[in-house]
Amino acid sequence: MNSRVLLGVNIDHVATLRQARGTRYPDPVQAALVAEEAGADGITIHPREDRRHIQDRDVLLLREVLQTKMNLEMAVTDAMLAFAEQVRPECVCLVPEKREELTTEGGLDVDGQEERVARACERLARIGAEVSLFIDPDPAQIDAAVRCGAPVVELHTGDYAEASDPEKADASFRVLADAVAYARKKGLIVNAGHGLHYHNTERVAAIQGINELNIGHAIIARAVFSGLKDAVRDMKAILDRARR
Ligand SMILES: CC(=O)[C@@H](O)[C@H](O)COP(=O)(O)O
Ligand SMILES: NCC(=O)COP(=O)(O)O
Repeated sequence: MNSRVLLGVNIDHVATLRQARGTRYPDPVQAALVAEEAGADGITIHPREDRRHIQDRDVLLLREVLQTKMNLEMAVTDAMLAFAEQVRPECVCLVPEKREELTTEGGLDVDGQEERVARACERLARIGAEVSLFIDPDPAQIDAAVRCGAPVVELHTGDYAEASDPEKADASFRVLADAVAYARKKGLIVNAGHGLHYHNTERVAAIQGINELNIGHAIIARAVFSGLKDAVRDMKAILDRARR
């Protein structure tokens, strides 16, 4: 376990901007290289089944050029599993996906589809990918992740990040911190992410046992004004400060 918290930069929304106009720019591949140069520990991409942002071409090119690691987020479908077998990323994060959602609304229900998720974990382990399951901070889901043989969980921080008032944020934070401790006790590597930004991340990064945070929308949004290098560096500084 690292004493510092690793930063995975999600570059989906560089592709969102490109797809909005059907242009060749901005290129998420270029964004990934800039993010790595600024200190990102890994690059996260989520080729959704509707390919609304990240395209297959992005994934294949990134596989060639990334110097850190690729964290491929994907739905648990045969088509995506076959794609992962072609790409062979260092890390795969299995996520739930709904066509009509704006972004990932909750964690994967591992408990409710254990056999299917366990089979996917096995298949991905065979290509040497480190598999993580994107789940709600819920002990029942953590237990199910252990039974599926996933070495890593990524806890969905949406409830905390999107809480409508400080009391609700505090309550969600406690649920999150308890889930981190529980998952660590079960021997899992614990990552977290979703909806984290420059004002709510330090507290999460300070939770002992967190290995990595995956952050996208806030970093890409800040990059519009500050440039991507500074946006990544500013987020890394928050993560480092949390563990001092
Ligand atoms: C799984 C997750 O939390 C994020 O990677 C994000 O939800 C991906 O989807 P979008 O980038 O389309 O929001
Ligand atoms: N897995 C979470 C992620 O990659 C980042 O999500 P967001 O910061 O774009 O909400």
